[in-house]
Amino acid sequence: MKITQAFRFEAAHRLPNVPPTHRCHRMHGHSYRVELQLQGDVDATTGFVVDFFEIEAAFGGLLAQLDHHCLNDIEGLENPTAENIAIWIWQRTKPALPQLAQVRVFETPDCWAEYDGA
Ligand SMILES: Nc1nc2c(c(=O)[nH]1)N=C([C@H](O)[C@H](O)COP(=O)(O)OP(=O)(O)OP(=O)(O)O)CN2
Ligand SMILES: [Zn+2]
Repeated sequence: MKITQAFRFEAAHRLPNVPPTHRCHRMHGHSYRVELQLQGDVDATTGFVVDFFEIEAAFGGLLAQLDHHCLNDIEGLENPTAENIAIWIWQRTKPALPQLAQVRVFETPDCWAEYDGA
């Protein structure tokens, strides 16, 4: 069984490694959406794979680090592409949520990166 919980955060960023002529070289912002997908068996008693409240609690601290911040200032996010944000979230969330199967980071409704550890 797979379950997914979505979160949103607002943040500024610039992409330092694209050419200066690329518009994303300049500071700008996005309304990001993060989807955490977990996979596992449904517990016979609770009916849960993992309680959504538990996911929220596990991710809340990271969300606070991201929300209304400049992503470039965050350690490990000096080049804050959607891809790198997805990896950053995975590495910091997987230890607390071993059933984590995929992280999706949407920069816009049409553009996203997904990471499953590989
Ligand atoms: N593979 C990636 N490509 C790009 C990334 C990324 O993270 N991974 N990021 C960007 C910029 O962050 C850029 O800001 C993307 O958003 P935006 O300019 O808003 O792109 P849109 O196509 O949605 O803009 P429109 O105004 O709707 O045309 C670039 N590439
Ligand atoms: Zn951007």
